[in-house]
Parts: sequence; structure tokens; C-alpha cells
Amino acid sequence: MTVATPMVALVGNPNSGKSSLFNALTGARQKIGNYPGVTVERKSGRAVLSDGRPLEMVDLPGSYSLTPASPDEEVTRAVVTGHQQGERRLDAMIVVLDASNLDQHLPFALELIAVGTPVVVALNMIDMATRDGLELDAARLSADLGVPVIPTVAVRGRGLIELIAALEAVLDGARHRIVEPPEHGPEADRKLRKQAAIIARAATVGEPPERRWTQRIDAVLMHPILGFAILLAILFVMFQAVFAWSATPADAIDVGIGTLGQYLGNAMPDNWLRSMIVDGVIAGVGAVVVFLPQILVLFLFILVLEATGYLTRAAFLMDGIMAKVGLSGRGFIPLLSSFACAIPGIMATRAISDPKDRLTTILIAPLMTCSARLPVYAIIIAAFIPARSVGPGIGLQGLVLFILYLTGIVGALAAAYVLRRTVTKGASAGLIMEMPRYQWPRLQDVALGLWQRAWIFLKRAGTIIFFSTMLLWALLSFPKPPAGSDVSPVRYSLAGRIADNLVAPIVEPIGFNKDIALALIPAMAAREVAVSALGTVYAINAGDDDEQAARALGPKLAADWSLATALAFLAWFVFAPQCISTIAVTRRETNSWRWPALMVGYLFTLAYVFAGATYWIATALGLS
Ligand SMILES: Nc1nc2c(ncn2[C@@H]2O[C@H](COP(=O)(O)OP(=O)(O)OP(=O)(O)O)[C@@H](O)[C@H]2O)c(=O)[nH]1
Ligand SMILES: [Mg+2]
Repeated sequence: MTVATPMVALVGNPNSGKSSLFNALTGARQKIGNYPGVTVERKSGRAVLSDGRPLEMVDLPGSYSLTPASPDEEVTRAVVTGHQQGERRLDAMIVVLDASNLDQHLPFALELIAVGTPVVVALNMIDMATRDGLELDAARLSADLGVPVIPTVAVRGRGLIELIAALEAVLDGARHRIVEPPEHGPEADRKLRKQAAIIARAATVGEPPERRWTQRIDAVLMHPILGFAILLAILFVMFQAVFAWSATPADAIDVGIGTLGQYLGNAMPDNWLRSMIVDGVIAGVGAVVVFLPQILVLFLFILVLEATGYLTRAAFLMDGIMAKVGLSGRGFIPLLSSFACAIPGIMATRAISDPKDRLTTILIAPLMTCSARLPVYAIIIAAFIPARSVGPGIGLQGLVLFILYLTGIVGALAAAYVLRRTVTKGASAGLIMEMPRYQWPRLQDVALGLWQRAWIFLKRAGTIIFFSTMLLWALLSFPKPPAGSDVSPVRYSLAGRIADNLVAPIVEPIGFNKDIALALIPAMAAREVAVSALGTVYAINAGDDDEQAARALGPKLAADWSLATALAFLAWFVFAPQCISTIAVTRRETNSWRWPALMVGYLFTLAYVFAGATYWIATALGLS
């Protein structure tokens, strides 16, 4: 028998009903304070056992595991292990579970039971589980866990008498020793989750078909090997579709822009204004707008996958790999968003609680292939990679695009691995997220999402790209070479001179010609500007004798560049941090210039090295 007032804590996942249970058990006899040195609230109160003995009870903050990922979770761990300043050693714990979420709440319960302090499990929210048609076997669960399990409905006060009785029984048992729980990594985490899943399944005797279906689908989609193969297959189909489905509408836009350019070219007098509109705006902006269909196909896939509930599963699948490089699955959604654009991706990292984990995720986000790279990739692939099939249903062009995406991902993982061992050193936490239900995507939602992306893209084309194209046109057009000289107007212009004298010598060793050197300057504003810049350069170069120049950029490149140069150009854009907005948002989110500077530095280095290696290997293979 314990002599002093027994000390009991309520522990469990967030939202399992701890506070509701605490209120029901202690009534008005509560004290609220703070744990010393931290801003974590301490809530304690008095309950009574059936024989009238008093009991001190604390309501701990919700946690996912004993490996802390936040100050709240640190306090929970410290109280559970008896190391918390200002807290007595526990005599018992009430572990609170949400009955309809056993899979996700049991891993923490298993960890808590392993500590050795006497435990009573409150199988809470039984009313919700029953409402959903879920039937649980508390006795079986108790047998598997080795501790008493009492079904409760905290908000109705049901099961409280039984809970107190069970608590009394464990308090009267022998004194216990605390087994210091190991802080565990992802491997131990997965084991725990697996064990939890088995116990949960055994305790579930009746389940509505919908839940069973979810589990059956999950068993396949989240299988460590099969699920991964399916994820890769889905991504692969997605990239094939980006090319296959967009060809016809892209051609139509292309023809439309060409016709517009030709019409204006014929209708306007031959002066600088005509050159600015036809060679500058229409050639430049048009070269980018052509990629709208491909961007929409990509987003169609992302939006549909997200709406079905699959993306969260993909995050779980990726967690294992991400943990190996020191990231957590929490970073998956931000990184996936970065496939659309790094800016919302970097902002979404706010959901990552560990600061170093978050910082690493920010630093590698620009390596995810954003939609602004798509125009660059697409034009080079279309011009240099033959549209032939390399297997049933596998186009070579889609395959190359897939490889470019993959290179970005592998580069990001490698970068994270290095960063986590150097500048952002630290331990990584496991992933816990609630799984959404599987459902059919709603057509309106997908349509609205697509409309928003299209609008954002066109707005960029109308602002950043429009202005940088105009500026570039001006830099490319002036000063004019003296009449009668046969020097190229582009090379004679201000932009041409900057590119030739400053940039070209740096990028020449990696196989870039002077036109590329020129395009890289305005592309610092945004990657897709590289395409509009090339469009403008070649349009101005072609002068009056080639009305088709504005829209025939692809064939022009194919005639002008070697394959080795084209491949090096692709490799460059996998890594190069050519996006002012990303640098700005990194500065804002990390609140210092140090991290964006590091990001720009390491990415340019990688871009240079990889583009160079690609060029030299391709040249050695005779691909020039
Ligand atoms: N239907 C039903 N709702 C419950 C039950 N227990 C708690 N709730 C509700 O579940 C929600 C979360 O309950 P809390 O008691 O705040 O959960 P908690 O575990 O203290 O959550 P954190 O403090 O965030 O970790 C509240 O809206 C409660 O009203 C229950 O047995 N049945
Ligand atoms: Mg609470």
C-alpha cells in the first residue's frame, strides 16, 4: 500500500479525451500552474478512490511518442520517467486511447506500458466507435497489452467507476521500477506501428465494410515494397501523360501565337515598336504560355491524388526513405508542393516542428522540379530527344523527363544527408499523421484547383515574364550595330556584351554557348524566362527575313546546339537556384541571409559540376 496520496497521470495522444476524463474524474478540484522553466501548463486535481482515499491526478499534454518533438512532449516524457522538476514520481498512469483510432494511438500506449509504471487503459470515445459500426473486444485488447482496459465515454461520465476500480487494483500492487525508454529512431518506430496494427486488428471484432475496404486498400498501397512500386508507377504515368496529353492543345496555342505574331508583323509599320511587340513580347511570353497544357496535366494528377487521400499515404511510404537522410515524413507534403512551386512548399514547412528538420527541408525544396522548369525541360526534350517509344506505352521523351525529376529528388536526398550531418545536425523524429478517408475526388474541387493554377501561371507570364522579356528585348536591341556592318545585332547589344564578356567565359567549360550565357542572366528572375529569353534572342537574331522565328524555337535550337550542350543545359536546370522569389521567401522564413546564401551557393555549385560532368561525358560518348 502506498502511504502518501497516490500520484496518477493521464497520458495519451492529442485529442484522445484526456482533459475530458480529467474533468469528469476531478470535478471542480483543479489547480492550474506551469512547469518550472517552460511554458507548458500543469493541470492537476484531486480524485477519490472508492474507499474515499484521495488521489492526485495530472492531465499531461497530448503526445505522439516518448521521443519528444516539442516542449510539450518533453514534459510528458520527463513526467512519465520521473525526471520532471516540480513533479512527483508517478504511481500509475491512465493511458487514454481513442477507440476508433486504435491503429494510431496504440504505438504510444505500447511505449508507455513498457516503462513499467502500472497502467490502466481508458478505451475512450466508445460511443463514437459504436456509432461508426466499430465493435471492439476490450478483454482481448487487455490480454494483448497485459494491462486492464476499461471502455469509457469521458463526456458522458460512462465507465468512470470501473476505471477507478481498476486503478485502485493496480495501485495496490507491488512497487515498480522505471525502465528508461529509449529515444527511438524510425526503425523502432515502424516496428512499434506494426505491433500496434496487429493488436488493433485482433481487438477489432466487427467493422463496417467501408473501414475494412480502407484497410484492404492500405495493405496494398502502403505495403513497403508493392506500395512503393505503385507510387513510382503513378509518378511515371503522370510524367508520360504530361507529354502525351498536352501535345494537341500545346500545338494549337503555338499556332495561335505564331498567327498573332505574323498578323501584327504584317499589320504594323517596320519600326522599334513592331520589333518590341513581335520579337519581344509575343516571342518571349508566347514561348512560355505554350506550356500551360503541360502544367495543367501535372496539376490534374497532383490535385486528384490529393483529393483521393492517396498523397498522405505516399507521405507515409516516403517516411522510411526520408528518415534515412535525416528528414521526416512531415516534410513530404511541403516537398511535394514544391513540385508545383518551391514558394508554397517552403511556406508549408512551418508544419515541421523540429527547427533543423524544417531548415533542411527548406534548403532542399528548390531541388524538387517545380513547374517553372517544365517549359525549359519540355522545349529541350522536344527539340533533342526523338519522340519514339522505348517499350510498350513508354515514350523516350517522357522517360527523360522522369529521369530529370528523379535526379532532382536524388540530389535533394543526398543534399539533405550531407546537411543533416554538417550545418543542420540533429536527431530526427518519426512521423505521425492522421490518415484521411479514401474518397472520389469532387469534380468541382479539381476544376477550381486547376483554374487557380492556370491563373497563377498566366499572371506570372503577364508580369514577371512580360517585364523581364521587355527589358531583355531592350538590352538585346540596343545599341544597334552601325549601318552596313555585318556584326550580329544581338552580339553588338549591351546584353550581348555582358553575356559574352562576363558570363560566357564562366560557362564555356561546361558546354554552354553564348546564347545560353545570355539567357541565363534574365532567367535569374524565374527559370521559365530562359525559354522566353532564347525565344527573344533567336527572334531578334533572325531579323526580318524569318517571320517564323518567334514560334520555331525548338527546331532552331536543334540546329544550333549539340546534343551534349542540350543535356548539360538540362542538368544545369535540375540544380540551379534561378528564382528570385524562392531566395526571397527563404530569407523571410529563416529570418536571415545566411541560409539563402548557403542555398544559392551549394545549388549553383551542384549545377555547375553536374552540367559540366554531363557535357564532358556526353562529348566523350560522341553525342555532340
Ligand atoms: N463523443 C465523445 N467525445 C469525446 C469523448 N471524450 C472526449 N471527447 C471530445 O473529444 C474532444 C477532445 O477531448 P479532450 O478531452 O480535449 O482531449 P485531450 O486528450 O485533452 O486533447 P489534448 O489536450 O489536445 O491532447 C473534445 O471535443 C471532447 O468533447 C468521448 O468519450 N466521446
Ligand atoms: Mg487536453
